[in-house]
Amino acid sequence: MRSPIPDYLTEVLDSTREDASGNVADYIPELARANPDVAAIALATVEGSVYCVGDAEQEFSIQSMSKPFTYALALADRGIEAVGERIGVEPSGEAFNEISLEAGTGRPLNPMINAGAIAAHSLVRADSAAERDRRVLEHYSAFAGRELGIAEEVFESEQSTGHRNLGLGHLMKSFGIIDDDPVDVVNGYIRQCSVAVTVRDLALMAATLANSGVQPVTGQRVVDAYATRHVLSVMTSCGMYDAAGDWLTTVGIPAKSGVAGGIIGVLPGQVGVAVFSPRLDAHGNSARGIRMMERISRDLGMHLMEATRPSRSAIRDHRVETVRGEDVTVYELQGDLVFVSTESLIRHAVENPPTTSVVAFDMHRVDEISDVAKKMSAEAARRMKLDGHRVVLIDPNEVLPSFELGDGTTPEYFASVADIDVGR
Ligand SMILES: NC(=O)CC[C@H](N)C(=O)O
Repeated sequence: MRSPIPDYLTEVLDSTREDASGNVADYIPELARANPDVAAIALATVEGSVYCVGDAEQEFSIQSMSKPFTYALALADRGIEAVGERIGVEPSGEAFNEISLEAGTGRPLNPMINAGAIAAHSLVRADSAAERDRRVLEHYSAFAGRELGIAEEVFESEQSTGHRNLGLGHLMKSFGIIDDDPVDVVNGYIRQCSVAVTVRDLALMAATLANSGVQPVTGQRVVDAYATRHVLSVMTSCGMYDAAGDWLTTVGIPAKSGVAGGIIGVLPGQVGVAVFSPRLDAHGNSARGIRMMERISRDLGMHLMEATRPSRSAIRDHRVETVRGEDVTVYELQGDLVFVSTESLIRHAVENPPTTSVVAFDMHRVDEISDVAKKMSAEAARRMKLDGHRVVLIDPNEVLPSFELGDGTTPEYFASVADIDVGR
């Protein structure tokens, strides 16, 4: 059986294809040259499964999606209180590059707009600008789980046109918000924006935040759980700039966009998602990327305000039982079936395919099953049937009554494994 998840993601990609609204960022000349039609989606779970579709090998600059990761490093280096003296946590309601600082103090409103991100970069501990650049890149690499590099053309292009960011740097230096040379700091910030990533890297970086700061594949703790919570809170209220309120109501997950066309989203405890499409809307967020995120959030039941109880693995046991002389594969499920627990169940079944003709899903310990989990398991059951298995449900508590499989048929129900009418 093949997992239905990549097919689903491909369908999301296809269904948003006609959205050609917006324009590629043109204030950074190198970004203006981007092919506007490339598009990709990646999804990484806290258990470390990664699904990528579309132009998933395409590298692009991380841009403002770097901001939460540098902020996390500044928090780790200086502590939440010291960082808070220099950078606020209030949504600005303004564009990402707005020249606005708190009256009197000169403090940037939050670390997700350029001013706050430049200040956060300056708070990364280092003896020299070069060492700071190196530490930032190492830190992002730990989040991604591979060694990342810089898109030098993007860096040079933005450096030669970065007057607005330099202006912010000089202003904050005059207010004492940044201590170091503002030109060095702004160059370092532009360098961090030029780190080259794929949607796969970004999904894993986001999944590390979803996993309380532990990289799901390498197992490395990249940032502590408390700082992660802080970063996610700020992403929720400020990540989408002046569209943050609209984003929170419609998509409802902490997110961050970048002007190269990427958006990352984090569903705490479950998944990190990354989408990529270079055309931007008026806020500087990927127009098609937003459509993709809206679909994914809705379909996968990801909106924070509808989140169910924390999920544990859906599989309690996988065994072969003998019922009146015939072997039956039993997947015993438990808990609430939401996107991530169902993903782990399907992955388990893909990696350990049933070896018997009859396959039973024992639901007697399942509490609730979300709509997305129903759809995913209906499709998985259809594929199992195509592989020649007879799929039956053990559902004595009727958590899944009149369940329709992906092919429109209804599975056979039995009260217990021993009741299955084998040999039919
Ligand atoms: N929103 C963004 O991605 C902006 C990042 C870009 N490097 C800038 O500073 O203008």
